[in-house]
Amino acid sequence: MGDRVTVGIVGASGYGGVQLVRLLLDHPQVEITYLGGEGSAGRPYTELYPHLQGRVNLTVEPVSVEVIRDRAEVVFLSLPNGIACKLAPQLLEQGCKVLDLSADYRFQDLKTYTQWYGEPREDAATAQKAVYGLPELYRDRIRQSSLIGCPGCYPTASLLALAPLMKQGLIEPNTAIIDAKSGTSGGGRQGKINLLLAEADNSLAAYNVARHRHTPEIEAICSDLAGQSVLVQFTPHLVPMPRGILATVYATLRDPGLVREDLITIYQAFYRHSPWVNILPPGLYPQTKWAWGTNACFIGIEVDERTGRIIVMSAIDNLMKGQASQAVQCLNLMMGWPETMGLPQVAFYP
Ligand SMILES: NC(=O)C1=CN([C@@H]2O[C@H](COP(=O)(O)OP(=O)(O)OC[C@H]3O[C@@H](n4cnc5c(N)ncnc54)[C@H](OP(=O)(O)O)[C@@H]3O)[C@@H](O)[C@H]2O)C=CC1
Ligand SMILES: CC(=O)N[C@@H](CCC(=O)OP(=O)(O)O)C(=O)O
Repeated sequence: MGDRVTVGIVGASGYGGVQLVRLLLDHPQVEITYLGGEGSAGRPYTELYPHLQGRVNLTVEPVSVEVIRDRAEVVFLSLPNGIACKLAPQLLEQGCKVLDLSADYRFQDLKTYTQWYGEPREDAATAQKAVYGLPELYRDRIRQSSLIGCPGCYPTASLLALAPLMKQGLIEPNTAIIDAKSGTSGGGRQGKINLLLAEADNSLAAYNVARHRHTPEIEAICSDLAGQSVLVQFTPHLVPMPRGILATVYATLRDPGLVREDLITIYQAFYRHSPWVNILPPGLYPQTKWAWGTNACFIGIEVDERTGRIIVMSAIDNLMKGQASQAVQCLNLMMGWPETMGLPQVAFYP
């Protein structure tokens, strides 16, 4: 174990936390040395997750910057929004590298954060240093950074579908419509009424229509890629399955002469150095199940020549590429390790 990088996870009792534990237990270069939490503090981790008997011998501890600093070189913060922004500045000051899975460091412009999340912030200087943790778009910046604002789950699926179109100016401004569906683990390991089996099972509904917090996040990155201000229409839906996101994106092509095969070639070229993005051949559309338990994103592309629209379907596992495994992908980059290190490649299927 000697030379392994020591890692702490704050928010270890949650769904993001337990994915990180699973991934990091199998990662060849790290050792988990600290698990932190609030309500679960004081409890042996295997009491919370008995399936980890014999694999984890740690007790969840109350959050203390000093203890974390003494124990861990790298810290994952997998906490509700509004907590990481209080911890990260202190952890960075103590020399830790920080990967935040919440929304706190996804925005460099804290005015937008406050407008959508309602919390005034006092850490503008720290937020300025954060890099948006979508490796396929910001790989080089992630390599140089000590603070990563890991993307939301819907933004990950949506942005991977939209990025080539935005970067290369292939669609009419502000025509992108994102129709996205998520499994219930997207809501975290909490007792929320809409996540109860009796509410969610055998049912399908949109929520937070025209006001979901992931809208400004998607727009900020699209604007960065397009070099001009971009608006998108984003509608999320809750689907009765434990994990997975399918985002179907519609947009009007600037050049109606482009056919499906042209666009597939453009996407393949855009993602040629991205081992986790799979561009599907003509006529093949992705299923969320293909990504289960992996860091993969599957993208299918179609063109409707009658309407002049491109339709891009993007499937990920919300807890993996949408959250924990993407954070580990970022850690790999920050440490100079191969981007695929320690991450499961093939889904458990069916
Ligand atoms: N679920 C998903 O698909 C995705 C989630 N995210 C984001 O990742 C973050 C974690 O999500 P998720 O794992 O689903 O959430 P969960 O609700 O499953 O877990 C939240 C964790 O936060 C801990 N916690 C809450 N308050 C405090 C506090 N004051 N101090 C210390 N620990 C605290 C809880 O610990 P305890 O039990 O000890 O109180 C728990 O471990 C969130 O910001 C979420 O928005 C991002 C992408 C996808
Ligand atoms: C199904 C479900 O409830 N999904 C969550 C998305 C979780 C996530 O990524 O949220 P953060 O941006 O807060 O990290 C939601 O819509 O709020």
